[in-house]
Amino acid sequence: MDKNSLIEQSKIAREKAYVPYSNFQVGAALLAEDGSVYRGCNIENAGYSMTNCAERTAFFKAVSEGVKKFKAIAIVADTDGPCAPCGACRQVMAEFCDPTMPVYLTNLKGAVQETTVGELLPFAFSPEDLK
Ligand SMILES: O=c1ccn([C@H]2C[C@H](O)[C@@H](CO)O2)c(=O)[nH]1
Ligand SMILES: [Zn+2]
Repeated sequence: MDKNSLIEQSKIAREKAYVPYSNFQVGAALLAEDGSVYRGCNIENAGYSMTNCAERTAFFKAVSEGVKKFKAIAIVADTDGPCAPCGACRQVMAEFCDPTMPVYLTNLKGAVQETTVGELLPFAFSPEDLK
């Protein structure tokens, strides 16, 4: 799947966002090594801190199905600039992805900023540190 198709998948994911508190919809589309795509949206909760971000929803869906190797992720929200992932999502990306893996930060206006997992979380605490 190419970059633009993955970004389109993230927009489909965003439509499913459960956001009664923030009204801020986020979508993510995670491309696995086998070509499958895991879509994720943010899921809020009346206990605000229980909220799960779109990116982590996508990762947790994939990992819970036994899929742990990934090629790219696209993230979208209705932001002015490209939508950046929060720190918790960056840490989850660092757990499962090579630092060189592409991350497409996008918005509904068509902005696309291409970065990598390593650029988003330099000097990460990673599984290597526990060896
Ligand atoms: O990386 C992020 C950052 C925030 N959100 C969601 C969480 C919450 O529902 C809303 C406002 O923070 O945006 C995400 O989905 N991904
Ligand atoms: Zn997040």
